[in-house]
Parts: sequence; structure tokens; C-alpha cells
Amino acid sequence: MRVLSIEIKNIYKSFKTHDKEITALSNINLNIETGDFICILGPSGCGKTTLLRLVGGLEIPDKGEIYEDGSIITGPSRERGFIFQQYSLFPWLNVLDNVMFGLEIGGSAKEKNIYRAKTYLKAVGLEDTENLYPHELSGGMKQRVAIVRSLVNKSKRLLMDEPFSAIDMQNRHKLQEELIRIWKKSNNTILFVTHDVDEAVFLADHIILMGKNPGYIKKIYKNTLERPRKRESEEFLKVQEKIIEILDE
Ligand SMILES: Nc1ncnc2c1ncn2[C@@H]1O[C@H](COP(=O)(O)OP(=O)(O)OP(=O)(O)O)[C@@H](O)[C@H]1O
Repeated sequence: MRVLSIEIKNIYKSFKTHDKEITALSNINLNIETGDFICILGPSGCGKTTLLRLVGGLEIPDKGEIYEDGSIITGPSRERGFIFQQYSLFPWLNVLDNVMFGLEIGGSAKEKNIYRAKTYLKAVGLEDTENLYPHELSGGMKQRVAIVRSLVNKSKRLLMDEPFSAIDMQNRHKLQEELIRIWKKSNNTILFVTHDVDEAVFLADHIILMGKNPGYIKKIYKNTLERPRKRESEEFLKVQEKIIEILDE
């Protein structure tokens, strides 16, 4: 049986600026099942980041509720690991300490966490970087460390806001493949904001297509392409075309 992980009910969110009020999101409803890979796709300003921040508990809705495992989200939690476009590592800590930040620092729990951290770092090809500092890493390596940090923190949900957009295409594709591998193993629920159709089609089970003024959900597209997905396949291109068509409507 599939279990609901996040339930978004009738959400409205606006922001006041010095001279006007902007409605960022209007009447958003969405059910996300445990283990689902969701991509949120839409034009600039349609409220993708706002929606992710609401789920993260970093913003409070004006109206409506968001539930996590049946309880209303009222603030941030370790259950939800946030990964931003801007690298969110502490520059004064090395890779291992960044990954371990916030975890128990004593006794057998520490030993276990170090073991977990090292195992995950190895899984994403970062086993030789434990003692390096963020400025010594590439953008892709920094995002891998941020993902590992969420996993070591046992976040059941990863909230990712255009995490690979500053990374060159070849490495971006590699990171997408790694993320799929990690996701399959962990059964995490992932919400991934992107403005890149190719990325959404490659990653998502469900693509949330948004429109703007004010931000709303245009369509929830169920992406049934078989995995591993091949960008050059006819089916992949067809889904891409379909998505672009809906966005342009
Ligand atoms: N803190 C804020 N104060 C005022 N307005 C805001 C704030 N955050 C977001 N907005 C406005 O809400 C709307 C949605 O913004 P949001 O960043 O969620 O969109 P987005 O789809 O993520 O855009 P992009 O793809 O450009 O990152 C925009 O009009 C934006 O200007």
C-alpha cells in the first residue's frame, strides 16, 4: 500500500512589498506519496521556491495546511533536508565535519554516524575528500556533500531547489544519475525544483507543471518512462515535447 508523505491542502501565500501585495501561490493542492520523486517545473516567478519553502517549514501559508505523515508542518525539521542552489556548506568545516554537523557528538552514536558518513561519501565517489574544505571542491562535489549530509541526518524527505543548475551539463547529468541511485536505495521522498524540462523528465515520477500570476498548478504529469531513462530515446523526446506543450498553453 502506498502511504502519503506530504499532503498540501488549499494553500495560498502572498508577500507584502513596500508598495503592493504579490500573490505567489493560489489554491495549491497536492498529495505526495512516500518514495515519490516529484519535480516542480514552471516559469520564473510561478512560486516554485515558495512552495518548497512552505513544505520545508521556512514559510507559513496564509491559508491552508501542509501535512507531513498526518501532522501539520509548523517549522523546519531534520526529517526534511534542504539542498539549495547556492552551496550550503560551512566554509570553516572540512567535508566530514560538514556531513556530521548537528549530529550527536559523543559515544557510540558518533562512531555509527562517522561510519554512515564514510559509507555515503564513498557511494558518491568522495571517499578521498573527507579532510578537504569546501573551497577545495567543485560545485558538483559540494552538492554531493550536501546530499550526503541530508542522508546521514536521516532526512526522509529531500527538498532540492535547483541544486544542479550552476553545474556544467556533463557533471549535471552524472549528479542526476547518482541522485536516482541514492533515491532508489533510500526510498526517500524527493521534491526537486527545476526550470529545466530535460532534468524533470529524466528524474521525476510526477512532474508538477505550474503557471503564474498567481502561481497555480496547471497539471500533474505522471511520467511513466522506464528507468534507466535514455535522453536520446524517442519516448523521452516525446514526453519532453508534451511537457513543453502544456507549459506553453
Ligand atoms: N520574500 C519575498 N518577498 C516578496 N516577494 C516574494 C518573496 N519571495 C517570493 N516573492 C515573490 O513571489 C513570487 C514567486 O517567487 P518564487 O521565488 O517562489 O518563484 P520561482 O518560481 O521559484 O522563481 P524562479 O524560477 O525565478 O526562482 C515572485 O513574484 C516573487 O517576486
